[in-house]
Amino acid sequence: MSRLVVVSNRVGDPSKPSSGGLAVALGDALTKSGGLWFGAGEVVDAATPTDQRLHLKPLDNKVTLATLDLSREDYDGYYRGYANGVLWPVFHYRLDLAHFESGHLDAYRRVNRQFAQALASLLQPDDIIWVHDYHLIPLAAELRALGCQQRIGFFLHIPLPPQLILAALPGHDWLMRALFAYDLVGLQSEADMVHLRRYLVAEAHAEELSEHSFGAFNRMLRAGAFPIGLDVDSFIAMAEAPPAQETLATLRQQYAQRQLLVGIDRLDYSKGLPQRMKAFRTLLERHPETRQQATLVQIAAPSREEVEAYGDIRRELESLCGAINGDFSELDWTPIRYLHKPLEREAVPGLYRAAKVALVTPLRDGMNLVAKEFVAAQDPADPGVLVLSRFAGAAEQLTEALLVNPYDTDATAEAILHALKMPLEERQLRHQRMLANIREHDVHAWQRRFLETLMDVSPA
Ligand SMILES: O=P(O)(O)OC[C@H]1O[C@H](O[C@H]2O[C@H](CO)[C@@H](O)[C@H](O)[C@H]2O)[C@H](O)[C@@H](O)[C@@H]1O
Ligand SMILES: O=c1ccn([C@@H]2O[C@H](COP(=O)(O)OP(=O)(O)O)[C@@H](O)[C@H]2O)c(=O)[nH]1
Repeated sequence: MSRLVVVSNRVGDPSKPSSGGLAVALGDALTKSGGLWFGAGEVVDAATPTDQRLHLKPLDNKVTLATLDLSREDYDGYYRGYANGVLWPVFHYRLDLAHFESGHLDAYRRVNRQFAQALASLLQPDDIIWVHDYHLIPLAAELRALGCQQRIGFFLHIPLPPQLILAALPGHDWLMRALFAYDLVGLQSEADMVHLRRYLVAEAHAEELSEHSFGAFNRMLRAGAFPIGLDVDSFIAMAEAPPAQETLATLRQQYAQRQLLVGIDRLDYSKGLPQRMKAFRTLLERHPETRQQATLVQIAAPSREEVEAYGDIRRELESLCGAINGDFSELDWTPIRYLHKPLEREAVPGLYRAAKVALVTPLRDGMNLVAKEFVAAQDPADPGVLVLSRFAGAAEQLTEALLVNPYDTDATAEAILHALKMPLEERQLRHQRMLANIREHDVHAWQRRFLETLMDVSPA
């Protein structure tokens, strides 16, 4: 049987709280199948010889972790400068936040080449290679240039923006052409697939060979929507384990007289946190009966703090939370408990379960696993309600959530009120349907579907 080689920028311990959804999902997926997981290692001195930068470490008996150390200059240019200073904002429709600098693009190309060189030395002829996310779009082209003929698939965890937004990215033609070195490209949602199709036909002049295959540059590209899921059983097991149960017991005791709402996000401008706070403020203003009752626990895990836009969003969020607490708090009640630190993974399900309502309101999000985790963590007999942005990839599957437009403050406030007042029967029905959906489309089904489709494609 072929070995699975997964490549992603972030690798490692999926139990680390701030890892984000990608590392969590890949950790879960790889634990079942076994294989090699390759990604970025430490930042080291530029003088460190290449042969001392690659490290191999068995994670458990089935997964080996391979990491490549990078110099400070390369890592900054590639991760902070290009991946998170250009691709992340553009792909989340935020051209206004993108800082284009040619040096960063050079570092992005250099690091992708270094990754390819180090990875090529570890590959076996019948490996199946699965590359993840925007940090590594040109990796297959670099591997092909080194003569690698293995099947290579690519999965984009973030949204793919509409044609004209993508076309505003300097060098978009080079970047998108690099996708043709893959045998299969996976996206999170059908909406992303519509954008890809339109881009390929209009900008790359690709021939649409079928709904999911495109011809251009003398190659054929297959692409499709493969929405990522959870390891539902292990998440439920984590919800029942002592750390989550202890968190649940503490929160239940503390909030016995209140209605708890929860938000758990990386502190990222794509997550719509200021808009969420404005909607919560509107709720308190317009519906005084919610005062002294509704309490929002907002975890905002520090993320990519070396990127300027992340500092700005922190200041904006903290000013909004401070003003709401200043205006509405009473001696015995504070409306928002804002935590600027990650919550350890084992405690996360306890917080979800203690909450009556989850606010998952990104302005744009590839998937958003928090939405799915909240559903998985609920007690089916008395489940909480999910208020979900229609602009999260997860909204294509979780149609029984209360779907909102996060830019519409008033409507979001009304949806929160609806969630707080929803009768038990309606909560149960909505939860039942969403749980069935996330069970059917779990992380294992995601991995299976993607890899089976990749195996069906004739290799390069
Ligand atoms: O690695 P970081 O820079 O700390 O960021 C964490 C991850 O954020 C992004 O996650 C995306 O993938 C999730 C799983 O598919 C998805 O649910 C979410 O909507 C995406 O934003 C990023 O794409 C990852 O590469 C990062 O590791
Ligand atoms: O303080 C935190 C914040 C987030 N997470 C986890 O990080 C992941 C976030 O993934 P999501 O897809 O929602 O968004 P991303 O951060 O990847 O954009 C989820 O598994 C969360 O439970 C966590 O464990 N602790």
